[in-house]
Amino acid sequence: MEQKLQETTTGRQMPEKFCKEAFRKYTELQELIQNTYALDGAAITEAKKRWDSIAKPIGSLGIFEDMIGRLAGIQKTPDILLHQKAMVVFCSDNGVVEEGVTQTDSSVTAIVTRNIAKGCANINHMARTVNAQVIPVDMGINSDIVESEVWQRKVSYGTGNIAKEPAMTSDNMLKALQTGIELAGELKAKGFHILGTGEMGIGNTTTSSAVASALLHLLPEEVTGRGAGLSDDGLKRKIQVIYKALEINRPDREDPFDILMKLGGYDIAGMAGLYLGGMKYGVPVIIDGFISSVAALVAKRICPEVVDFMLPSHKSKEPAANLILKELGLTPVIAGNLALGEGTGAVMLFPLLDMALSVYRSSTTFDAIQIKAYERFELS
Ligand SMILES: Cc1cc2ncn([C@H]3O[C@H](COP(=O)(O)O)[C@@H](O)[C@H]3O)c2cc1C
Ligand SMILES: O=C(O)c1cccnc1
Repeated sequence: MEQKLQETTTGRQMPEKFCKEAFRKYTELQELIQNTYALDGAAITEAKKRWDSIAKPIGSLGIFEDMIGRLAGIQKTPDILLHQKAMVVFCSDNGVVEEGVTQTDSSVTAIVTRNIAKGCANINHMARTVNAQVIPVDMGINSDIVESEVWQRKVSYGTGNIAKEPAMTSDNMLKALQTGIELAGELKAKGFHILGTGEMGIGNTTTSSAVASALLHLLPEEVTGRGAGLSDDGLKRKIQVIYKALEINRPDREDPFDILMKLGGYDIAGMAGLYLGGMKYGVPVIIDGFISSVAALVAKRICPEVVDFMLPSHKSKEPAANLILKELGLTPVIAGNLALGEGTGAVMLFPLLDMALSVYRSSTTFDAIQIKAYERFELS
């Protein structure tokens, strides 16, 4: 099932089949893949100068100084704005749940999505403390969600059971990816300065582990954890199901589209699209936990430079969390052993960024307080 790859105008390799009719319908995605994107180097230099003028040891806010610099590069200005924040929670069902890989059944996806709409899920409580808006998006819940607070972007009623068939058709995979890209554009137009990713989809640690196994060429047992909670027997069954999914679907391990289509979910595809859209529209996107970082890796395999437009937040409790972040080349700042999802780790980065930004914006510079530094060393 090896696919032929075709060169795009940027020299990026794209599977031949996606250069044909099916792909051409998705003009935003097509356009994105054919362009290249870069951070604004002048804005980053200006941000670094600003950090170095502040009365503190040079580089002493560590990774946060880099993050603020990166935000300047993404927003293309050293005058970074972060006050309009949104958590985009991609909600979708996964056919693989029928294999007994989860602690609860699929109905919990819709229940929690409705709670997010009502403002009473875990993510809402946390987001409220930092004034971030929570936007639940129905990407593929297997029932109708009528609450008006939920953005309707349903691709289909759930995905196929990956232990028996591909998760989705190539058309639906492309639709879900493009939906994420479009959401980044819509949210930027609504005035949001920064986005965080979240997801709600019972069974999505199984799909994420399957995608991670294929992308990283690792055995299922190396990338599979207990998700929302599984016994030892449950974990063994989950690993066997992922073996079966890889065997049945035989994804082309060099082709992120093929892996996403056969083993992923609409939540993973939507998040991958949001990262790509963040790059296209110049909006920073925060990665949440394992599921969200697997989506980030899919996006990276589609467009490597997308990583410059993402910010890591935490290292999840799932066993492959670190491996994925390493592969992305990103260092998480929160080591909380979280295993919740919904974007609950990503939202924690908002107040940390606000604090760093308050120092960055302060007028307490070396000049202002008349400190004469004999030597200015960068902390190493
Ligand atoms: C009540 C409840 C609320 C949740 N909120 C997020 N998740 C998290 O758990 C799910 C992934 O774990 P698994 O693959 O084991 O199903 C996702 O929906 C994730 O967001 C939840 C899970 C449950 C049970
Ligand atoms: O790290 C995650 O994304 C995660 C882990 C367990 C359950 N839900 C999400």
